[in-house]
Amino acid sequence: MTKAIEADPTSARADGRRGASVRVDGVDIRFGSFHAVRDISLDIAAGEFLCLLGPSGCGKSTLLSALAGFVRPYQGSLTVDGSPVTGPDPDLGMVFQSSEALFDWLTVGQNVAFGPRMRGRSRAEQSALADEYLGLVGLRHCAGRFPGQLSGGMRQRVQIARVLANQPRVVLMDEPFGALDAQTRQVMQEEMTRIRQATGCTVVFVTHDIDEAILLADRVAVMTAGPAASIKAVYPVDLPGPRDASAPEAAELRRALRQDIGEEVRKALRDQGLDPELGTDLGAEVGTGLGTKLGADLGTEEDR
Ligand SMILES: Nc1ncnc2c1ncn2[C@@H]1O[C@H](COP(=O)(O)OP(=O)(O)OP(=O)(O)O)[C@@H](O)[C@H]1O
Repeated sequence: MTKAIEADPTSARADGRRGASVRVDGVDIRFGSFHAVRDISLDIAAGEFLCLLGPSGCGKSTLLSALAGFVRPYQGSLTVDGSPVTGPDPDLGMVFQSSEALFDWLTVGQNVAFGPRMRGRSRAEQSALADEYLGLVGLRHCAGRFPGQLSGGMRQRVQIARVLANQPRVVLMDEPFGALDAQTRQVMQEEMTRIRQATGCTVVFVTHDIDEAILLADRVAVMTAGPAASIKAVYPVDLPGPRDASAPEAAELRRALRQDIGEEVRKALRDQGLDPELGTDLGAEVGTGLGTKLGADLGTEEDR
């Protein structure tokens, strides 16, 4: 059951910074002879929150990695405020599903101050930034602890604070709450809305969870099954806050997303020579991960 999110009344881009616009134009990505994504074009406005949904293995992370400058497109262009993405850049912050990216031998405060330190900021600035962003994720009191002394949800918050301390204009999030238990995930979703509003960053957020996309996104882009995955549809999420993905106003969008994803999961299953009916209630057990969380989201035939 999804809980409503309370919008932060003091939101309005508190630190005065703005996100950057992102343009994905005719992007093709290949790994050797494998064609991962094909002809993807997306215009993401400055400060927008775009969720990428799609069957497991379709290429969501690949597209995100290209946006982060980790993967170079075979064809097409990626630009941020009109400048081409040529490699990793502190303006493009990446949050991964696993918080293993944290440095276990550094304290939480040192982890968050790491980016500013690498960029030559003074000790006072490092500490002010760590304090500010740990405060934003509600972990100022944990600055002196080590990551191993925190829960999974707290570590994920530290990861978010560490990315935000670089003051990126675009935050790329690859299933950041996917490894968390349902309750922590819900809290993190609420936090995310507040953090996004406080920073004004543009966010591109990969998820398997339709309800999560409805709760968080300004728009949801659905990808087709791979290989050579493309964009199947883009939906605006025109719902008032506080949002509740199970509310009647969200029903039509939820149904459309489930139908789109269902079609793509079943197509992927067929392409693998598996029974497409597995994509209904057995999706969660599909060994290839085609269903995973989507399997649960797809529900039964009666739901559709
Ligand atoms: N470095 C690589 N070399 C070869 N193939 C790759 C590489 N990275 C990804 N792929 C392939 O590209 C396709 C897309 O992978 P990707 O991880 O982007 O999918 P995804 O939609 O993010 O999956 P999931 O939802 O399961 O995380 C997959 O078939 C994957 O095996």
